[in-house]
Amino acid sequence: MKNIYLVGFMGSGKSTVGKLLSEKTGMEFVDIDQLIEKQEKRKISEIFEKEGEGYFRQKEKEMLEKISNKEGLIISTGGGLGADAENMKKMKQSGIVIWLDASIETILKRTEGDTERPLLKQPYQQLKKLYENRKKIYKMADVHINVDSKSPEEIVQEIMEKWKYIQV
Ligand SMILES: Nc1ncnc2c1ncn2[C@@H]1O[C@H](COP(=O)(O)OP(=O)(O)OP(=O)(O)O)[C@@H](O)[C@H]1O
Ligand SMILES: O=C(O)C1=C[C@@H](O)[C@@H](O)[C@H](O)C1
Ligand SMILES: [Mg+2]
Repeated sequence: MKNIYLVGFMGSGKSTVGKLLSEKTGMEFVDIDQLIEKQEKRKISEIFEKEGEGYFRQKEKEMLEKISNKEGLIISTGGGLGADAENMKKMKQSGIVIWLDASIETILKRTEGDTERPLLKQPYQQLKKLYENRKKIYKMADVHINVDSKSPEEIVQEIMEKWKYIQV
């Protein structure tokens, strides 16, 4: 069975939906952010602070390389991983990529008060630009789900409906 990759902007619900989808399907769940934190024995915020973003992006690529050699996993990615064309190609080759598409308003609401995501610290206009640029790559996903005003349960339901039509 192919892997299922969840991509989308920070706060779109990849980790939340991934866990729930795993419970419903019985497929094993992994979260690339968590795997990197475990490997590095420190939080992503600390990795960004001490090593810089470039180092983290390299760790993401290495982790994706390892994971893409496995099968039948539900994989929640970090917000930036799915916005890289090379990563997108690797994911599409080794599985089905599902884009959780949330509006910037939804993103801001869900991440309000967050201190763990370093890229949320930038001014709104810059964040919006990042959001618009990333969408160009997220759009290459195999499946598109609009997640605004939907509960995690409804989103999982919708994924499982579309599941019938995708080659898993
Ligand atoms: N469908 C939803 N409706 C309401 N709140 C949600 C929904 N999905 C996720 N959330 C909440 O939004 C926040 C961000 O969700 P989550 O951590 O799953 O996002 P993410 O896409 O994994 O983010 P990141 O890219 O930073 O890893 C959490 O507080 C979560 O409980
Ligand atoms: O959108 C991003 O670039 C990020 C999202 C998070 O999942 C983490 O991977 C990290 O905070 C970077
Ligand atoms: Mg996450």
